[in-house]
Amino acid sequence: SSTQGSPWPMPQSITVMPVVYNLVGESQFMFTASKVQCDILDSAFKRYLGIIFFNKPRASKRPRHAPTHLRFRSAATELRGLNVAVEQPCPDYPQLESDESYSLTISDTSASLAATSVWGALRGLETFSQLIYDNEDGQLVINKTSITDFPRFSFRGYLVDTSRHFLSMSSIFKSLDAMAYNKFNVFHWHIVDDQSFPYESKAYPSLSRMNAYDQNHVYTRENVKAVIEYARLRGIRVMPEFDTPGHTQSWVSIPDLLTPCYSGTTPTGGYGPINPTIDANYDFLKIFFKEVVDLFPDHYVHMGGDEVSFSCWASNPAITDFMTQHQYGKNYSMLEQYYEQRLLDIMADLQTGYTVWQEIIDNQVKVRSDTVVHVWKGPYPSELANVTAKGYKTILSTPWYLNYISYGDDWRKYYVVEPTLFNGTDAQKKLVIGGEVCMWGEYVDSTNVIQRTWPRASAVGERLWSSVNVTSLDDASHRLVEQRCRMVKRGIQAEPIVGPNFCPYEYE
Ligand SMILES: CC(=O)N[C@H]1NC[C@H](CO)[C@H](O)[C@@H]1O
Repeated sequence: SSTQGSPWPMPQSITVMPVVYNLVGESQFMFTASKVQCDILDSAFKRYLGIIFFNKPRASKRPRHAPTHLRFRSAATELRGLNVAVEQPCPDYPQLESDESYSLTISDTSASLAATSVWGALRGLETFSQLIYDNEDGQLVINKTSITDFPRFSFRGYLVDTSRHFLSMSSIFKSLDAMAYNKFNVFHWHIVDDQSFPYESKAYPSLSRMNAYDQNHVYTRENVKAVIEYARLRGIRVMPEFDTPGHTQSWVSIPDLLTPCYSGTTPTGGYGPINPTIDANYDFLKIFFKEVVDLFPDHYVHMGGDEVSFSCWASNPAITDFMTQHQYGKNYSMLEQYYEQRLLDIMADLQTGYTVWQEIIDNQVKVRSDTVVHVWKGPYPSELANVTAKGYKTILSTPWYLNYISYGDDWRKYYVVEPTLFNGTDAQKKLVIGGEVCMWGEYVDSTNVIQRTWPRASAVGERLWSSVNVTSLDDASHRLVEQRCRMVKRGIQAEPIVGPNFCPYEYE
């Protein structure tokens, strides 16, 4: 079909010629690194050999029809390999500023991929693997092609929530594979929340021992390191989120950390957000987040800050005294600001960047200038204008809460979002560094996280990578069917979009 071998997301510039080359067999095909070499590139070569030459039996059991016409088979040029030239030495980890650009040329004299950094080489290898398709005879082929490519946005994220429901390690690895196939580059791990605390803290083992669902539903330090390494090899950053002061019911094993709620002068037995009036709590947070910063190599930690309910704070007599002493009156946003400033000062002392949900800015909390603000609620054009007017780097999630499901091809509404469509200067629009798909876990666990995310999230992947001019839903729909079947063939249970369509290779 016309879209065979067309890459997703659409490269910035691509020219495909009507000249087809056959690929030599797996035992002969060679990836070669002509400049910088490193473990990231070596493991990518192995991985993509497996992806390119992995052939499941085609769905149809029927014998293949002989070609309707004897194909004139010129002595087709055979593609024997791909040379990869990376300029810069491989860094240990990807970061926000990483260069992901690359150029790819497939011609009858050579096939070469050039990139400044290994991260660009990874993006180019994914594109290269997508150019390859098999013709009726099952022969792997690729067209004469030249591509120059780079991402429009540098932050292309995907959030999973392992607290509302636990996600198995294999579903996390599969999610990272699917991200790489769609050029996402930030895995936002919303690892704990009210419902459970599956993160194993060395300094405070009571947290997971008391509040993981059970001891099988825990991410040990080894598990966390395995996720970080798996992501690194695919050029994906892992940004952990420890959301406070709200969304902390599962932190209850730390004495006096949470606010005891009262009814009149009687404690109800329930707890509210972290109690900002107890100094020892900041000692805890300092030790806890030092451990986090040491374990997660990314410069940014997501500090949360969303949905802080004031009612429990307002019911607590000690907090009422604190408010009086500090002349806050009944303005609990001031108490939230007091907490956030002390927390973010701890992070600043750890030389760590931080991302916060938009309420921190909405509530006028003073934060570092390099804070990344995460817009997730309310009308987003006005919120983007408001946050970027204050000079903060900003990521957009509001229209991309894919955990909300509905009947129909909702990928289309995700696809047409334009993140820079708001009233602001060019400088403000440049502060929108990208966006993030959210897959919250209230109704999601290992059984459905893949199907519910893909290929709907692929629509966001193209919006965040491709040129602003790539907007045709009709063109995208054909290519998305192919991208979805590509994922199915690679073992990702991506659900179908409305037909008529089918995948040459069924999942099972
Ligand atoms: C920032 C944010 O989104 N906070 C909460 N909002 C609703 C979500 C489900 O759609 C989750 O419950 C999430 O914890």
